[in-house]
Amino acid sequence: MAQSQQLKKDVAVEEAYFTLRSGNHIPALGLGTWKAEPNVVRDAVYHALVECGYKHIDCAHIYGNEKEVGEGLQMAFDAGIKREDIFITSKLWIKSCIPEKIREAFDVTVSDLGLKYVDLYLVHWPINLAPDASSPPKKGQVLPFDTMGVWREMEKLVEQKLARDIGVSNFTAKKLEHLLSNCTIKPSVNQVEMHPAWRNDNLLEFCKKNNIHVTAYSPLGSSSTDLMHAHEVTETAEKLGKTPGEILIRWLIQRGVSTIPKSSSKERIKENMRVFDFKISDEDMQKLSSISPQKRVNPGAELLVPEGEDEEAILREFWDGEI
Ligand SMILES: NC(=O)C1=CN([C@@H]2O[C@H](COP(=O)(O)OP(=O)(O)OC[C@H]3O[C@@H](n4cnc5c(N)ncnc54)[C@H](OP(=O)(O)O)[C@@H]3O)[C@@H](O)[C@H]2O)C=CC1
Ligand SMILES: O=C1CO[C@H](CO)[C@@H](O)[C@@H]1O
Repeated sequence: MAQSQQLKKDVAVEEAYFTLRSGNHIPALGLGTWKAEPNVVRDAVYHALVECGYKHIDCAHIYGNEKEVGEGLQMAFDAGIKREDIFITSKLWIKSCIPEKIREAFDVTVSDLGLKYVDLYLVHWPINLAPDASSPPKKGQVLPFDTMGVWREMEKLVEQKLARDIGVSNFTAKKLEHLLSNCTIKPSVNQVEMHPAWRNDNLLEFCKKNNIHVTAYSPLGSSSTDLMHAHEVTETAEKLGKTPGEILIRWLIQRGVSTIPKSSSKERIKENMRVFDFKISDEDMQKLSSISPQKRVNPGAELLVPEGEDEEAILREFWDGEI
């Protein structure tokens, strides 16, 4: 507790949260948990919340570690962290993306996390796969996605006070337009890939215009790229006396985007929080934004493209042409 109060004094608190359309606040920085081994994620969650002042943990059923995230949360509560002071996101996996399965999937997630409610529940992908679908799926295993049927069930979670906000992930502007024109409760958040090597400018502009907050996933380029070694990043880091990771996270926050870097290392979890005590100049923001080529890390191909089908055509259709 003492440590998080200390942190509040040290950082620009007004920058540490963004306001959602619901009036609730989402922390600008959270801890990602994809690929965090179950036995490691428990300590990572505890360390982030109790020792580093994180307020947001990003989870998903498909990450296979929500029980252990829940154990880390319980350890943090035992150490004095209050449930109402933190923000927990989880996501509905694609194989449960049919209306009659959603409540059951949600119940498994909150039970695994040991919570009564989540702050944000997201539709993980606008895709529906048969429960027995292989990866990549075979013909017939990619089922039509019933956007409004799924969303109506998501809205019920807000009405029943089980989710404080609902949102989507991996939605394009076209898919959001359809949702916005037919829904009762508008999505608060779209969680998408974003970093200087995939700026996602058009989607960000669309979301800002429509008051949908963007959370960036894979902010450091995920575990499979060299983004942290791009000269635009290393030169800016050197100039500002910061690490490449801090620069990449700060670049997002200055665009009005929250983010959820994943780390299982105590040092790097702490390092990734040191983003509220400096500013990147407009000139350096532009330099970072000039990285090329622009390329997604996570095309979602394995989820979408049945074996033997034209991957590029399917991806172009899915991503409104931007791949
Ligand atoms: N909605 C969606 O479809 C998706 C959501 N996500 C969410 O976003 C989160 C973040 O994205 P993710 O793809 O994991 O990738 P990130 O961009 O967060 O990169 C994570 C990698 O960077 C390393 N790392 C972390 N901090 C530093 C640092 N300061 N310096 C050097 N290396 C560092 C990590 O290793 P180490 O652990 O050893 O530090 C790990 O290998 C996910 O964990 C998940 O919660 C991700 C993908 C898709
Ligand atoms: O969040 C994500 C990480 O894990 C999933 C697969 O296992 C991805 O599909 C997804 O985008």
